[in-house]
Amino acid sequence: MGWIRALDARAIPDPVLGIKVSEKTASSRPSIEHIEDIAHLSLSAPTEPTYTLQPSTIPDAELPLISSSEIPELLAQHSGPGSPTGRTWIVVDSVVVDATEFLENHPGGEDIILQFAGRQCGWQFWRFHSKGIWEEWVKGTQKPVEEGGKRGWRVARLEGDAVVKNRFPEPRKFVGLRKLGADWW
Ligand code: HEM
Repeated sequence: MGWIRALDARAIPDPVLGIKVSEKTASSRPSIEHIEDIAHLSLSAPTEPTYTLQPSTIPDAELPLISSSEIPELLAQHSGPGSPTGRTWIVVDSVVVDATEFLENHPGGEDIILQFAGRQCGWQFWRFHSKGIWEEWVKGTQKPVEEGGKRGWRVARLEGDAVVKNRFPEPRKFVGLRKLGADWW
């Protein structure tokens, strides 16, 4: 058939690679139609997910997840005023908190939070705050801000068994119980 011969003689443009391939090479591909199907797709890298402040109605367990492979870079990017984003994230156990807009209002002062910028501060946080402070000041109140409620500062939680290690070991709480026997703890 005349039109097949004409095709043989031509180089067929490859829409994906942007090069010309002979029909022999092209015929080893699934089909020309298939190649044309994907030619319109974007081949650029997927955009980075962004993490934003979450409403107080979302339980800690249902926050957006950050994987163990993502977390080091995200913390480096959000490690205080001198970091690429200029934002201050802290990690309280497995919850990532963006303290940026709360810093200047913190009753304990902003420096103490800045010391933990981009870092784990689980046990240190619980030394100074009760669960009630978590609910009201970190999660935020159910009452909307416009009606005098408090907004929350959580952005995400660590996925699965991902961990951000604390740089400081937690001192034992029950100092003095040693006399009860070494098996006590
Ligand atoms: C966004 C995160 C945080 C929030 C929302 C927050 C909130 C608060 C609140 C509401 C108080 C007053 C508590 C009271 O009067 O009983 C407080 C005090 C305090 N916070 Fe935080 N805090 C945060 C992070 C931190 C961190 C990371 C540390 C460092 C370990 C810290 C250390 C303190 C200290 C030392 C006080 C003063 C305690 C006192 O006067 O007895 N806070 N914080």
